[in-house]
Amino acid sequence: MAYRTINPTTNKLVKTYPNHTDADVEAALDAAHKLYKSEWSKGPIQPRLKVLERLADLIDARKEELARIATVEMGKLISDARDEVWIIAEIARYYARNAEKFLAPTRIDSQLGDAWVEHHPIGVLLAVEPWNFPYYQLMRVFAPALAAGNPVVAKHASIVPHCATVFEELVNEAGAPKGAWTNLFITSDQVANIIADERVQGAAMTGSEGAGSAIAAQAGKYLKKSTLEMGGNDVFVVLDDADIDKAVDIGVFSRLHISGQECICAKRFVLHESIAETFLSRFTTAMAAVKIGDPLDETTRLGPLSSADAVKGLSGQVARAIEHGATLHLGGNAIEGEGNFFEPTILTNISRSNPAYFEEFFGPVAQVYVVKNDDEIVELANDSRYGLAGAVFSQNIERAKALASRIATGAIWINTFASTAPELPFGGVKRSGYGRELSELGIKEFVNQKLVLVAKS
Ligand SMILES: NC(=O)C1=CN([C@@H]2O[C@H](COP(=O)(O)OP(=O)(O)OC[C@H]3O[C@@H](n4cnc5c(N)ncnc54)[C@H](OP(=O)(O)O)[C@@H]3O)[C@@H](O)[C@H]2O)C=CC1
Ligand SMILES: CCCCCC(=O)O
Repeated sequence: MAYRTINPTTNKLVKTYPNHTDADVEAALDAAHKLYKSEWSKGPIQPRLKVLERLADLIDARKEELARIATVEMGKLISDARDEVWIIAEIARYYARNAEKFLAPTRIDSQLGDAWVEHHPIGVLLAVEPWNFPYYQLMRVFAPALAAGNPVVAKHASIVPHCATVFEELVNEAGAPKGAWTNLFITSDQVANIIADERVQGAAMTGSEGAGSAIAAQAGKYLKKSTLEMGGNDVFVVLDDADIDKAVDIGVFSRLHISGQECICAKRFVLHESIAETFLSRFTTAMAAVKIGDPLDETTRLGPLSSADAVKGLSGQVARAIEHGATLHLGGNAIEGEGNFFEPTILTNISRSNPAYFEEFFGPVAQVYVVKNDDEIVELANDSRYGLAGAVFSQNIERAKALASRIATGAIWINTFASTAPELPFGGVKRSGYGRELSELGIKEFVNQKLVLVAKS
């Protein structure tokens, strides 16, 4: 796989990056493993946390530059790119200020004696990450790993090599020692070999089911712990007592965020029958009105998809959905001309026999379903191979909370869109993956939670 920057707004090649060789991989693993065996990883946490604080400051200082690099490389709106740069600094600071507390020994009341759980690093980790949040996906792994003392070798998506390169530069400038984070432009086969390597103790992956399955299978074969965050087909539930205008505004924002290339954005709009017509009418008007164009233009609301292949794939998905009986309520086409643009699209009348019913549309394509009651909402929401997140809109909070507990996902957001924050666990169930990133849960995914017990004398 070639590592290239191709600007999605123009489809023009900006730069090609050379792949790393097997010798480069060996050097990276050697440096990472030596670091793991050193006082840096096993000793006091504070020197590691100081690196995270410095990293956050460096990120803040280069915010505009970093944001522009992401927009040019994968097409997200410049405002969204600034948000991403902001949150990766927040993640670094969050673990800098909380990791020592999270990793402190946890005492256990036991009749057998004085007992506690210690938290120790386990060794070199592999991160395999996607392009849609090209910095966030890296920091989500790096910050807790560094705090815990686990060195990381990372394979980023092949369409965001500039983001990968500048992230590693920032980490090194912040004072992280050689081996703490090593970016590798490598192939899938080299990834498999890294997972098999005795020095590697875990793998964190975000991306597609196909990649996740391949990585998890290899990790399983070599008995390495893994975490996976993959696709989602999140419901956006609008109940009969919801604030319709608020739900429309947030629904459009969520479906079109990152041009719809976000696993936790709204995908399946599940409307109570009593408000369905009103919501759909206002939603359609709002989707049709968004300004499509250059993501560097501050007034643009929908930028390009990440690649020409992404447009081709989405076009095929929409066409198949219609062939199998879906109604094309809005849009449905790639936009002719320069760049990877796709119209805001709404599909209705999607039967369970339509392949679209079970598919994630990774683009500005909303599926709309109409239901009669809360039980039908739960049945529809859970009739999915995914279980990442979802949103419920109602002015009856107790009703919304009851629905949230019944919907089988890793998260439910009530009266707002699904998002992320350093203190909130992120992850899903079923084919959306397993394990959690961020929060106290995230930093404990790749530590040895070791029991120590002193017997009663
Ligand atoms: N959960 C999330 O945040 C995201 C989920 N996705 C899901 O993935 C789908 C496709 O997006 P896409 O970017 O193609 O995702 P991929 O899963 O193809 O890419 C994610 C990462 O995995 C790598 N990869 C792919 N196949 C393998 C393999 N067999 N072994 C090791 N590494 C591999 C990719 O490398 P390379 O780039 O070189 O192929 C990339 O670094 C989307 O439709 C969406 O469902 C995508 C982005 C984010
Ligand atoms: C808001 C951050 C989300 C990152 C992972 C995803 O695409 O869902």
